[in-house]
Amino acid sequence: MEVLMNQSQGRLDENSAGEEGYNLIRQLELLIPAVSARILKTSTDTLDEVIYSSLQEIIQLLKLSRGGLLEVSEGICKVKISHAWFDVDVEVVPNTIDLSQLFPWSYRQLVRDCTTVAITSLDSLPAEAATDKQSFAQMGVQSSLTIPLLIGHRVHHLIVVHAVKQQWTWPEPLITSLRLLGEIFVSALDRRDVFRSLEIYQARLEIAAVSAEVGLWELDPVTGNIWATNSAKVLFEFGQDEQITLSNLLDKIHPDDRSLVVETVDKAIDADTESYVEYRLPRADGEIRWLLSRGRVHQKGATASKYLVGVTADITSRKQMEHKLHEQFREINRLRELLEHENTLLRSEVGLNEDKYSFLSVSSAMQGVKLHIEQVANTGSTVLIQGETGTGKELVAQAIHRLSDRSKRLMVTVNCAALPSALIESELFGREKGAFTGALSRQKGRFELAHESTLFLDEIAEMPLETQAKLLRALQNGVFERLGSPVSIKVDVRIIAATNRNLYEEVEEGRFRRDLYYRLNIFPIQVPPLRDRVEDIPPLVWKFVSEFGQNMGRKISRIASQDMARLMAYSWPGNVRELRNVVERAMITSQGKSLDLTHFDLAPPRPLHPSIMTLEEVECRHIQDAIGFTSGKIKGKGGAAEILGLHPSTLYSRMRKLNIQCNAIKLRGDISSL
Ligand SMILES: Nc1ncnc2c1ncn2[C@@H]1O[C@H](COP(=O)(O)OP(=O)(O)OP(=O)(O)O)[C@@H](O)[C@H]1O
Repeated sequence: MEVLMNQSQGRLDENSAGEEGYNLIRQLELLIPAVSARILKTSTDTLDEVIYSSLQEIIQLLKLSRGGLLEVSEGICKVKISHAWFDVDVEVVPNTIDLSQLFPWSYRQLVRDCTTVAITSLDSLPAEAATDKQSFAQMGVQSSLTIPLLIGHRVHHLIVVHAVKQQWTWPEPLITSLRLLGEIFVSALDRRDVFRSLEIYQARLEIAAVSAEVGLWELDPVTGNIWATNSAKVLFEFGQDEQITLSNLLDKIHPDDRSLVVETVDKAIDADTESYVEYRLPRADGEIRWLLSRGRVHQKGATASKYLVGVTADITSRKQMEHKLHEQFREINRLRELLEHENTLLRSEVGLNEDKYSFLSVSSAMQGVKLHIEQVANTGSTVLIQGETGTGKELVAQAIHRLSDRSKRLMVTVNCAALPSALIESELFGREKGAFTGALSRQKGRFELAHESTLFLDEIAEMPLETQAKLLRALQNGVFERLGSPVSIKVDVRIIAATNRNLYEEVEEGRFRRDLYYRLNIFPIQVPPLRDRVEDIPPLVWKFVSEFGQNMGRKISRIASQDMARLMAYSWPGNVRELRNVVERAMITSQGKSLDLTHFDLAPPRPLHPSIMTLEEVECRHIQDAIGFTSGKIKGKGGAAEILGLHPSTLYSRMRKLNIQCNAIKLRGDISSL
């Protein structure tokens, strides 16, 4: 840096001033370590005072009138007086000076060229410094020394001293010492700026951390010391004045999570990766808080050791929410499984229901059944349907349900014979999870599923006695408990029971509870066997032919009259179900448009009931069988009258008396003869 020196005149010139000047310069040099020590010792708050008093000391030592530090901002021509000292009788200068306006020549030397401007006499200033000269003169300056103080390549401050009362010369050692002192001031001011910026930065971080409800920390893995913000200390359950170390922090962490935390820290430091760990921290009051710490490895300088810097947040409510969600998901899954199970049950009911055909009957015997169905349907009363197997008891139950005000909901069926006795109770009343070995989930029983609907208990005679007791209670009080649960469940269920056994005999034999029998037998319906309603056979046969024809893509339009007669004459121990099966088999084997029944060995009518019938019943059955055998032909050769050895008119009158309506006969067109 070039120093502009005007001609020497002042006392400080060592050559001209001799010993006194030399001593002053020596004293100034000695002041450097003293000022330096003072500044090192001072805090950021008292730095200004120290600079001010040091300036005063320097100016007074040199017996000058005025001096100070001017702050130069980048790109701005105005300079600000940051620290100044004025002798009592010297004019004070304003706080900010537009250097480029008042001292354009000096400004160029100082700020642009970074050159010291030392003026001993204003007259020595060059012509281009006319404005500067004028400004100096206005301020009463006789001699002036201005030294640019740089940080990096930029002029940061200027240190200025003025001689007002007389002219001064500025020897090089003085300039050097003054520059050194100025640099001490400026570097202290710069350090303070950096420190204050850091403080502001830290405060901003702290505010951000507090508003994000996180704590900041820094772990020194070598010493284990942890620097932490106040909010981090709160999270870690430490007092504000307590020193946190990794070891005393680990002591506070839940024992089960300690190794995870240590592993995470070690891994992050070793691999220079980010760390993420969730762990529990039991509080003094016993409450367990969940914390999440996320860190990043940071190295202070290329060779310095690594630090883990990070944030910690309290995630207890998130964890609680997760736990709740997890529980809810489990509950949803459980309910979904339950629903699927219930759906399967209901679908199987629907499936069964869809397989049912419309209730078909033309016989007088079934008219009574229909009447009973109509009577009882809307009452909600318990119905007991009895009849041989395959007579259509389930269809009767369906019809009752369909005609009742419960028809909006599906009828639920339990086949007591199809379920193992060990399971029937849980199927009926449901079970709690773990009610018995293998009960892996909670399950609703069919009683609950049939709420506000109808529960059809098929094959009720097969129900185990223990279950009968529970059923009786459910029927009487409308309440029951799931297996394994003490909680009573109340439902509104209409019961329809069916059996192909003689339930009264079962009671007599001690296989069925008498009290339950009477509770079920409120409205009994007896479905007659098919052999007692032969008139139903032809329409049923045609119905099944059409049904199977559609399914198999076959069209049968003819059934030989003798085949139909054989069907009507057969005793049908399996009733309608058996008839249906026979038709199905015949459909499969038939060629062409005729239903071929020649291969079927339909045995002649035989009594099925071991019970003794009345004479009238025997006579009725015998006449029906004969009519069936002749395919409805009454009179003439091969007619029923001839077979029975009766005059046709006698047969007709017997038929009227016994109320034998022969629809099969109608089908054959013999009605006119009746
Ligand atoms: N009147 C009818 N019209 C049409 N199909 C009938 C009729 N009666 C019974 N069926 C048919 O006969 C078969 C047996 O009927 P259902 O199951 O109702 O008899 P069930 O008396 O309940 O038999 P089980 O005592 O063996 O339970 C079914 O395929 C049914 O569709």
